[in-house]
Amino acid sequence: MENVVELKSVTKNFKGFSVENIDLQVKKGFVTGFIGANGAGKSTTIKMIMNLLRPDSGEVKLFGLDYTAHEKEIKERIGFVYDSNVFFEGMNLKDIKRIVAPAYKHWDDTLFYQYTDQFKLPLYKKIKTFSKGMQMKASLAIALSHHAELIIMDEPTAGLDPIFRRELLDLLQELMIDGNRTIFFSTHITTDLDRIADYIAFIQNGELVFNQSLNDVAENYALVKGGMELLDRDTEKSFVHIHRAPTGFEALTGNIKAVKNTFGDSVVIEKASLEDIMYYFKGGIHHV
Ligand SMILES: Nc1ncnc2c1ncn2[C@@H]1O[C@H](COP(=O)(O)OP(=O)(O)OP(=O)(O)O)[C@@H](O)[C@H]1O
Repeated sequence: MENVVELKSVTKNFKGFSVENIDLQVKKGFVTGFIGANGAGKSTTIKMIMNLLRPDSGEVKLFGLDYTAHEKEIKERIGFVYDSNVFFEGMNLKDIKRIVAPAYKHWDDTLFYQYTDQFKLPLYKKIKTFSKGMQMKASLAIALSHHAELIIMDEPTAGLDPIFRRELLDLLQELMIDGNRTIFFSTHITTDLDRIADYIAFIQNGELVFNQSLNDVAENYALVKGGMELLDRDTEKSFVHIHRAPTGFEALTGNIKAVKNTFGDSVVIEKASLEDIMYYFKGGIHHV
C-alpha cells in the first residue's frame, strides 16, 4: 500500500519535551485520525509533516519526496486546514483567493466558487468577522480548490458545534469517494473518528503508541474486568494498565487473545473505546 506521508525515526527536542523516534506511515486513499492527550506532540508532528518545523533527526517524506529538493511540489499537493489566524484578518475571501491562487499550478476558480457557495461563505466579508466554523470552511475551500491530494488538519472539529461538526465529517467522507485523496487529522473528539477514520495513529508523551486500522484496534484492545484474586505477576503482563478496587479490577489489554488464553471465562471482556485506550495508556486513576 502506498504511503503518502512517511516519517522515519523523527525526533524533535524542545526544552522539557521531545517527540521521539517517530515512525509513521499515512496510507494513500484513507482517513487517518491522529489522537493523543494535550501536549502529546500532535501539533509538533503535524508541523514537521508540513515542514513548518525541522526535525533534529530522522526523515520526513511526502509522496516519496523530501522537502530539501521538492518543497514546492510537495506543498502544491497538500491542503493544510487550520482554524484561526490563518489569513490576513482584514481581508475578504475574494482578496485572499487573488493572492493564494497564483501560488498553485492546479488552482481551480470554478471549484473555489462552488465550495464557497456550498459552504455559504461570503466573499466580501472580512475574515475577522467569520465564526470559527466559517474560518475552518474557508481554509478547507482553499485546500480543495487547488486539488490537494493530501489534506492535513490540526484539530478541525475543535470548537465547532455538533451539527457543524457532523456536516464537516460528511463533507470529508464525500471527498474520500474517488479513492485518490488522503486525509490526516488530529482530534480530541474520538467519537468523530468512529464515523470517518480508517486508521488511528496514537501518540503519547512524544512517542507513537500505534498506527492501526480501526478494525485492528477493535480486535486487539479491550477492557477486562475480573476479581482481584486473578491478578499476579504473570497474569498482569496481559495488561497495559490495571485499575484495582476492593470489588475487582478493570484493565486494558492490547492482546485479547492472550487474555482469553490466560483467564478463560473467569473475566468479562468489553469493547474499549478510543477514549478508554487513551485513558488507560495514560494510567489515570479510576474507580471501578
Ligand atoms: N516551539 C516550542 N518550543 C518549546 N516547546 C514547545 C514548542 N512547541 C511545542 N512545545 C511543547 O511540546 C509539547 C507538545 O506540544 P504539541 O503542541 O505538539 O502537543 P499537542 O499534542 O498538539 O497538544 P494539544 O492537544 O494540547 O494541542 C508541549 O509540552 C509544548 O509545550
